[in-house]
Amino acid sequence: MASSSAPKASGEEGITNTTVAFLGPFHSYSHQATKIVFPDAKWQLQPTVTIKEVFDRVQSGACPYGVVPFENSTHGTVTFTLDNLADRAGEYADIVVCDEAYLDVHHFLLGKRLPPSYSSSSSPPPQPPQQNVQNQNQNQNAVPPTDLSHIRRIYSHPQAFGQTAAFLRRYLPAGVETIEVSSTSRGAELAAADGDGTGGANASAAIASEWAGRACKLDVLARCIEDRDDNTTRFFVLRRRGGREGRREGGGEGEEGGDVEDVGEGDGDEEGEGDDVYGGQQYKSLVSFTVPHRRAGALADVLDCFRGRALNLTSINSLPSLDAPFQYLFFVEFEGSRFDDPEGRVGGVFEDLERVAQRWRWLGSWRNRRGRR
Ligand SMILES: O=C(O)C(=O)C[C@]1(C(=O)O)C=C[C@@H](O)C=C1
Repeated sequence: MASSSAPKASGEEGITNTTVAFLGPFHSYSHQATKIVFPDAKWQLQPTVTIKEVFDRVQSGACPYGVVPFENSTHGTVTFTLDNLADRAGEYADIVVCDEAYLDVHHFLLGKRLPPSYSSSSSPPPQPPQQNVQNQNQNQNAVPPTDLSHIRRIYSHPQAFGQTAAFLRRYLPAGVETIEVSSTSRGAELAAADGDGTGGANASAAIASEWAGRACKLDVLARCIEDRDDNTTRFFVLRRRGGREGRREGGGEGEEGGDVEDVGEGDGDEEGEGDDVYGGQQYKSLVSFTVPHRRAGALADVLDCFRGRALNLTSINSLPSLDAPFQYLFFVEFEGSRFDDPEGRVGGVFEDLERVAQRWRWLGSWRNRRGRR
């Protein structure tokens, strides 16, 4: 299920508040990811209704940690998380990313099986011609369903709909309503509550994990329906800057005296370790910035700062800055840590950003849990 080794959350010594916020309800993928990072029984995992609420609880100190989905290998960035990291209303000044986790995501179509008395036909529903199937399901494990003709609506999180688009296009009868809800496990709850228990001809289904299906006592209508069998979601662990319980593991104080070093245990068993001389590849960092909108080459100038310091970029995103229409806030993730920076490359790029960007912000440094692929 999980594709990363179980990292131990750092900064645990002396911690008294042992709560961790995640997007619930229980049995969501966020819950699974949270259990990877915080496996010990001492952690009390607190489900929230929205991703924003995870940010709120970490910022307010109600929870020392929060876990949020950041990006999916098939469907891309989780915009709800990026929106909050953008922090355009200035609500999350103290939030930083301190770790990451990868989860292999296998979606199930869950509902009530159609009893034989209702079944109009035992053959599979008609399929569109092959050439009309774009983004064709590459997942060899996907088992075509037998009869889904009773399904009228499907609940799920927008990301899960995006990750199963080819399957839905191919196997779902026309006219089925897709209803976006706050999480996949919430979708499973709603499908279970909708059903009359008989699997009648006006049934609801959900796209969620097998775990959520079991918890909600739903039948498996189709398994592993993700469009790609390498479907993976990367999660960020959030914490508040300056937590007294923080611990540094090498590296200087930086200008944020009191910041915590949250980059894992350094036990040397992570993938990708040991093959980068200066160690920057073992870590990642995230910054956001804006550039002077009207100056030609302004974005290229900022990116050039990273090239100049030989810092490899691992992701880039943008959102409307809301400063003015069609101006953007950029996010760049790169290999390197502000806390383990023996050659001063990361510190150096921060000085460069100070000169070149309009405004910028460091959003965290953490241990790379996957290494280069
Ligand atoms: O809905 C869930 O179960 C979540 O945890 C959210 C989420 C996401 O936002 O990407 C997490 C993993 C999957 O990619 C699908 C949904």
